[in-house]
Amino acid sequence: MKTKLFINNTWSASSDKKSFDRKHPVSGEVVTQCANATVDDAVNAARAAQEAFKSWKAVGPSERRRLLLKVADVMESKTPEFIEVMAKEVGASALWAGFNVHLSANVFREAASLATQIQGETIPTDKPDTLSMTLRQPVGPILSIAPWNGTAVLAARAIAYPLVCGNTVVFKGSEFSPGTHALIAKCLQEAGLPAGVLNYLNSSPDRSPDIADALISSKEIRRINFTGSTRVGRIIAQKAAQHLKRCLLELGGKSPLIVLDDADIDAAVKAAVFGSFLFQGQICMSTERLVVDEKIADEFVAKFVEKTKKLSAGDPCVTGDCVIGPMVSSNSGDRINGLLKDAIDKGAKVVCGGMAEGAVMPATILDHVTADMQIYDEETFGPITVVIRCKGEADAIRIANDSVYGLSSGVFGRDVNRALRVGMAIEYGSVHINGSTVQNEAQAPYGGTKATGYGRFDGRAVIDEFTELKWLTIEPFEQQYPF
Ligand SMILES: NC(=O)c1ccc[n+]([C@@H]2O[C@H](COP(=O)([O-])OP(=O)(O)OC[C@H]3O[C@@H](n4cnc5c(N)ncnc54)[C@H](O)[C@@H]3O)[C@@H](O)[C@H]2O)c1
Ligand SMILES: O=S(=O)(O)c1ccc(CO)cc1
Repeated sequence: MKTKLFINNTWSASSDKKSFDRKHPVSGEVVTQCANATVDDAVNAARAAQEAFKSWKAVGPSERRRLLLKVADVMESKTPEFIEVMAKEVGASALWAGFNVHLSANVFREAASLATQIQGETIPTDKPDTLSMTLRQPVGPILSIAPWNGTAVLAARAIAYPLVCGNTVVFKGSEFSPGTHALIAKCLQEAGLPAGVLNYLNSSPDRSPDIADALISSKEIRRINFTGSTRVGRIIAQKAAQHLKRCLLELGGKSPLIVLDDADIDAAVKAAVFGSFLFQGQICMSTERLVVDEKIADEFVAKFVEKTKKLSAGDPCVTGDCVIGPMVSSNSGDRINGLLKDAIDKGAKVVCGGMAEGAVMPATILDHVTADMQIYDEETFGPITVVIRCKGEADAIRIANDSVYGLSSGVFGRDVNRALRVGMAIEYGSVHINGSTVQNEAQAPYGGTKATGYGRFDGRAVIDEFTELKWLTIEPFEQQYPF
């Protein structure tokens, strides 16, 4: 597959005609040849977004809603194409890819529904004969940067919410999924979005820092949203701060599932298997820590291992559908093997699975993990999870909070009041009582605390993220001033 840049409604090669390849993580075959954007291309994209903003900001809510609803329909109609390209580029199972398209269509529909909800309020004023109110106005061109893992949905949310608020977008896709991200831009084009309202760029990793610099420092780009690693998020936040531009950061996670001593163990095991291994654990809200009360830990671990061993593994491009496909790259395997070795050396026990070979790794469970091991709080982002045994409720809370991250979490316990108490005490952006850490609904706010970043996607929170709040008064000509 060959993909181009999409700027001002035109698909084109990069200004220096260079491209880069995305290769299949296991076979090494070239899957996508992608136009490699230059700084000049980025500047052109920002200018196109600025030009388009002049008219898009004035488009009425009904028309914005109609267009976003159309995007949702177009995306759904292309589900087979998404499944094919996501399998090749990121090793996604049909389940993960299909779920992504479903979530993406929901994001566009939810965004569409917000079109008429971008409202201000009237404010009581001490001034006679005066009307005091607030308005929410579009901000301007937004830079949206997305990763490869929730390939469709994370791009969808980075595009749909800024657009419904009347902004235009420069979308910088991931070098791991250029074909999937281009397909999203095609959906918006096919739905009939005006020229320049969405612009799509991709680049090889060596070019990304300069492109990000050029865009963040440009006078056109007004706000930034970034979904990706905490390492790169920190760089983006620093650049944004230098130019005093607000950013929304959705970064790494180490989501805990707490299993209290009165938990329904079978239910907790189902949530643990799903949350740990869907898409090879490469989901920011993947269950990376099982904090299990020592009284029930042996029974929980035995059942968890038994169910995990039954997961089908393979390459969705070769074997048809399977739950555990390859990771995004062989680097992931090397990194996780290092964490695994460190933990084993310090006393952890592999109770299921084992080392990765390149990008291929079996579903792996590591028991008896303790705070001195790197894997205790380092994001693995692969098909491996750890069991940390705790001594009661207070210890579970302490361990869950002993993390630099704060994205998603779950608490299993039959005494719902106690589980709620635990849920209220842990510092995460979302807590699911008797549910998996992996959950997302477009109508609920999504984001984290601490090194997971700040700001929220989804729900009504996006209205604040992507609008300027203005105080407006209408006053009588005749007024008393002190001098
Ligand atoms: N909190 C969330 O909602 C959420 C969702 C999905 C993934 N994530 C996190 O994302 C990470 C995995 O994604 P990834 O490997 O693609 O992350 P990444 O940080 O390497 O890349 C994310 C994006 O940033 C771009 N990028 C990389 N270096 C850059 C630079 N110097 N300047 C500008 N752009 C740059 C990439 O091309 C990509 O588009 C994990 O840590 C995961 O937890 C978070
Ligand atoms: O599975 S992920 O790609 O990490 C993911 C993250 C966030 C959301 C919420 O929009 C959906 C999927």
